[in-house]
Amino acid sequence: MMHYDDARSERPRLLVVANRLPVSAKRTGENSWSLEMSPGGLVSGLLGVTSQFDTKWVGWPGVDVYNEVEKNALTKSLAEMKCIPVFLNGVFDQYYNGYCNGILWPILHHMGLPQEDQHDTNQTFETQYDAYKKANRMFLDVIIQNYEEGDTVWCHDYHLMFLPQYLKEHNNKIKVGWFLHSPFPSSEVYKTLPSRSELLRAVLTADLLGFHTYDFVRHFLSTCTRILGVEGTHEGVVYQGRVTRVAVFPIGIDPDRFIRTCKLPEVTQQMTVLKERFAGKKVILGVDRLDMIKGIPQKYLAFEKFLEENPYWRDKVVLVQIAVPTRNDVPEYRKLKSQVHGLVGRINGRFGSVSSLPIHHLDCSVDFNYLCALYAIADVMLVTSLRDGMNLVSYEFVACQEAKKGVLVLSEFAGAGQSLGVGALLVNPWDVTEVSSAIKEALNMPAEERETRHKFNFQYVYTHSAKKWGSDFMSELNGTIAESEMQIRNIPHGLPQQDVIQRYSQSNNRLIILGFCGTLTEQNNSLSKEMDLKLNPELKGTLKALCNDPKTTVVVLSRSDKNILDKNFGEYNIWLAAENGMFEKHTTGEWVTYMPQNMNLDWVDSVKNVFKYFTDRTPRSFVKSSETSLVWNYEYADVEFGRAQARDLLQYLWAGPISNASVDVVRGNHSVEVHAIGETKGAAIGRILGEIVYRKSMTTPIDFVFCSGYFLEKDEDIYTFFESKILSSKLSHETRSKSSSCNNSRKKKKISMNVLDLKKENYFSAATGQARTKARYVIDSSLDVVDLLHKLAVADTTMTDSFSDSELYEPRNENENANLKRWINSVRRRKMEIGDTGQIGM
Ligand SMILES: O=P(O)(O)OC[C@H]1O[C@H](O[C@H]2O[C@H](CO)[C@@H](O)[C@H](O)[C@H]2O)[C@H](O)[C@@H](O)[C@@H]1O
Ligand SMILES: O=c1ccn([C@@H]2O[C@H](COP(=O)(O)OP(=O)(O)O)[C@@H](O)[C@H]2O)c(=O)[nH]1
Repeated sequence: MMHYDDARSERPRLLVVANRLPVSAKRTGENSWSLEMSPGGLVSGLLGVTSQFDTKWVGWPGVDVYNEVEKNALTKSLAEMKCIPVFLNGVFDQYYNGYCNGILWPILHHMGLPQEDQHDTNQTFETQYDAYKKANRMFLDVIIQNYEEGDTVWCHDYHLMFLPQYLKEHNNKIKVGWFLHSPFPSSEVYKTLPSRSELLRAVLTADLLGFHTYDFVRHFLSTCTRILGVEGTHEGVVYQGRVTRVAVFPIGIDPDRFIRTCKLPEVTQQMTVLKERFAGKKVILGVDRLDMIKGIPQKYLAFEKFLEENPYWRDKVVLVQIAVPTRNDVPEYRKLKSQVHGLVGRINGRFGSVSSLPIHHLDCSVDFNYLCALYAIADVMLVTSLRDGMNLVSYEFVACQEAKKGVLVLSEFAGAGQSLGVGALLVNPWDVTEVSSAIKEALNMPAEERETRHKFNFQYVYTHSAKKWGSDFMSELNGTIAESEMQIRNIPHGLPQQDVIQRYSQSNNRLIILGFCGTLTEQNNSLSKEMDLKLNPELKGTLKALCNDPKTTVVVLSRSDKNILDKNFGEYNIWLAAENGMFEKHTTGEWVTYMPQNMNLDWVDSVKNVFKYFTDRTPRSFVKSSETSLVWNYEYADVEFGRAQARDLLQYLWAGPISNASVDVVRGNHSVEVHAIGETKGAAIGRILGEIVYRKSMTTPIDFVFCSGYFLEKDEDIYTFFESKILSSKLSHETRSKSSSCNNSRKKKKISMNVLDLKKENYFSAATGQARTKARYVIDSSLDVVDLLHKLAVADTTMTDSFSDSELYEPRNENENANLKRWINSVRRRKMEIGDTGQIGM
């Protein structure tokens, strides 16, 4: 049945992990077992792969075994076949019959969640889901016991969607691939699954994800985009700063095994017997597990219609259907069995006679040789899957038809429909009339056409073998890992928080530059909040403390307009730069504009019209406008529709309103921005800095800079601005006098001091929530920014002072309110309570 090379060789080591082992155990007596080949295409496909690798197979052995002695005996027999059992005692029913085959299987095949037993659905769902996770952990435990460094772990199918995550959590260095043998559904169907996000996140931790067809990949990517909001590209899914590669690997069979088998004397003998048995008749063959996805009732209805409409054929054709028993403990499968039996009875009753029956329905599996004989003598193979990952039966038929060149009638909803579509007659299995006509066409097809069609199919099946599938997947997996190691090397490190705090507390004149949206704003996932941006309330005390520290200057540099910044920061002692620095102020003063006097804003009205047109037609999109820019945002719209609309919108803009205007157009992740040519944050910061130094009459050079935000790529020049200053370590106040376009007529002073005395180790730039950045470091989310600012606000006192309850902080000037005093003191007290760890839970 299987051939394994026992010698430990130089072949790459591979742990294949699938729900099923290639053999299933059947108890034959006390401590004795017989091992039989497991049913299904996954096993057939994988058997064609294993010889290229030093493979061990991890999976369920097909039985529950509780007794330790028996477990050991079975483990030993399986080890001879390089199989390692996972005993799923206690969870198997809820995991396999319940969650895998009662919930996931119908969802993956577009059949929707079961609707019966509505009253206890929650209970059932949760119990099954827990069992599913537990079973995945049981697989993990067995893998850990058998894993050797350098092994590749290839996880298979919907049974094991949590396994990649568990493996990576256990050891991030394990190479993990995951392949889905079933289809992946449209996002509209997948969305109904209660645990939809967790499952997606779990598989995305693998290094490579494989699917049979491009359609399944397309569905998976768009599901990730719609459910997790992550970006799907031709490379894969960008998730948590890394790309999870997603690609198409159509499985195949081992064609030579079928060709060889058809030539065996006992098989040719079986063929002779079968031919005699069906002499004078054409044979239509069906081979399917008795599963609702295989469309067996639809097949029978189409055959019935064919017989109805073609009396000539009634005694000249038989349909032989092998209906392999499967998943008998799932209620839907039992119902299907009786439904199918009812149909067979009706059709045989209508069109049969004493001497012949039109349908030969067998509720059993057949051995491999006999299966090959059946494939070889059939005139037509009828595959009517309503949805099927690949359907290897159609490949196997083609491989066995070298002599006969029979016709394959194949559902367009099977993955094989895409690979064998040229040679097969493709049908929609739901369309009984179409399938009935295809049967007729197949039976009447001239030999020449059969030969041509067969040639196409055979060529495909022969060249796209299981061996190729396995080696393609494995080499892509190795390539992906090498690439992602390079990627990881290029990803900036996480911000070293302790270092920042220490260097901050040791500095004499610090500058903190912060973005607003996505950095200081409250956590926000609603359109209404987006329209009314607010400072994270948790930051209020912290910001006040930082702003009032005489050794610290805080600047908020934002795309937002003056009103928003005024509303949020009016009460702080802070510097504000609105619209990327077009306007600037200290909160105690007035806004100063740096807009060139002759700035042309003629484009604004027509751009507004275009934006309005698209906002009206894109639900949940909106426009934000300021004096020098307009932004169309589709973050809350359907992402794919939003993207498509953004492409159209840009075409409208280029064709009209902005064709000759001096504007920049910036395409963000979920937005299109048009603004007057002018500032980037990097260009603005030099001028703002000059202004600050001048107005604060700074005499001590700035020796610490922390700069962080969720900035557009074009604004990331703010991070590089300071890099160049570190090299020269100088920023003369002349910078300020360069802004000659300023329409503010205040007298400009020249200060000859060096404004910056910034050492490399005292400069911290950190992009929030982006892995690809020009900043030195990355910060996961705005929560981490908040946390750091909290710590900086108390850093001076914790690092340099030793204080006691009696030395509580007093406001530095009378404007500081009682709340601030209370806040600082509470932090200090807390600090004293928790010791010197710097961990302050606010
Ligand atoms: O293990 P079972 O529950 O008895 O089911 C048998 C297998 O059915 C599914 O097979 C799929 O894999 C084939 C090979 O990739 C593919 O051609 C077919 O379209 C699929 O239905 C299931 O995905 C496997 O896990 C099962 O082992
Ligand atoms: O009595 C049988 C009839 C068929 N098969 C095998 O079951 C697999 C069915 O795979 P397919 O991809 O067509 O569908 P699946 O059952 O995996 O959904 C094929 O390799 C068949 O050779 C089997 O093991 N026993």
